[in-house]
Amino acid sequence: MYPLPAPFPSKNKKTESPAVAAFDDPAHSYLTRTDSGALYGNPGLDLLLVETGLCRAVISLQGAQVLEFAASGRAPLLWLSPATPFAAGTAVRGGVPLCLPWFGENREDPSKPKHGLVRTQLWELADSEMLSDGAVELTLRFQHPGDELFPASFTCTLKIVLGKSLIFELELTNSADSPAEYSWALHSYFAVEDVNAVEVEGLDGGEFLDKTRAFVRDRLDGMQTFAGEVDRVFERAPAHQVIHTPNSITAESENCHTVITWNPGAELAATISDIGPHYRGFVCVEHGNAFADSWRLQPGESARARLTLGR
Ligand SMILES: O=P(O)(O)OC[C@H]1O[C@@H](O)[C@H](O)[C@@H](O)[C@@H]1O
Repeated sequence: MYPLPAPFPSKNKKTESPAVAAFDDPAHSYLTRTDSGALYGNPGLDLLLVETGLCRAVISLQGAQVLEFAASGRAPLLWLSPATPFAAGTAVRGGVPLCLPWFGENREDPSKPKHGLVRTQLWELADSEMLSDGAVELTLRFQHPGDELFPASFTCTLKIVLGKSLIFELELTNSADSPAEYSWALHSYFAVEDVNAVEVEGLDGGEFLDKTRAFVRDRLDGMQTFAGEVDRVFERAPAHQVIHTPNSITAESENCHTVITWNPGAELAATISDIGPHYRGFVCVEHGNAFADSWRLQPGESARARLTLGR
């Protein structure tokens, strides 16, 4: 495992109060509790709406999943499926789901849900505050007690900083009394004009595992492009990528060593009910630690990572 960075420094806090007050206190007028019925005409999930001079964002308490983010005067950063059902317990297609404590298929038991368990669980809003630069920081927390799906108990805290850019700070603590392995990814669905014209810079020369070819190991020369289905896992990947599309997108990570590039392409998308013909409108460039980069944590040990996304 890679050496852990120090805990992320706390920023200058302008206002701070318990999250429960956030919805009544005029000092927290930037934060509104709403639901998927009000915003998308499809009830089922509790949502948070953040509106400031810097940005507008929608966050689902299920999965601590950012569904929408747009910095003021900028194009929306994320793609959200127009066909996602917003049903409790069902993964929402789009935004930035967090896949954890395992990424992709569970390698010990493929009958377990894909991409772990936290994306379909309700998280707690532990804190909300406005920072001195006008960004809003939400702290969301999830505690897993340990069960048949994943025996080790763990605590997961995701700070989401909503300003000119979108920042995630993840802290994961193994609260079990034995070591446990965790793999995870922030599975960003970026809004693009046409996936067939997208080029991802920052993976040139990298080795990848190709999921479309039984995980054969290959090497990328040049930009990552998306002509048809692409499903690749880059281990030990660089920390910086640029997604070239009109209004290009940048991703900068700290202690995220795995990058996954995914788009199903027309044929596979036609078999996925909440994608279908909409596959052209997004590209997934996911950041986390999976496969060889997975985190093995001792009892009581914590690991941290950060991801900054913007246009
Ligand atoms: O449909 P899901 O479970 O959200 O997964 C979507 C895709 O997520 C990607 O991260 C995987 O590499 C793909 O293999 C997978 O199909």
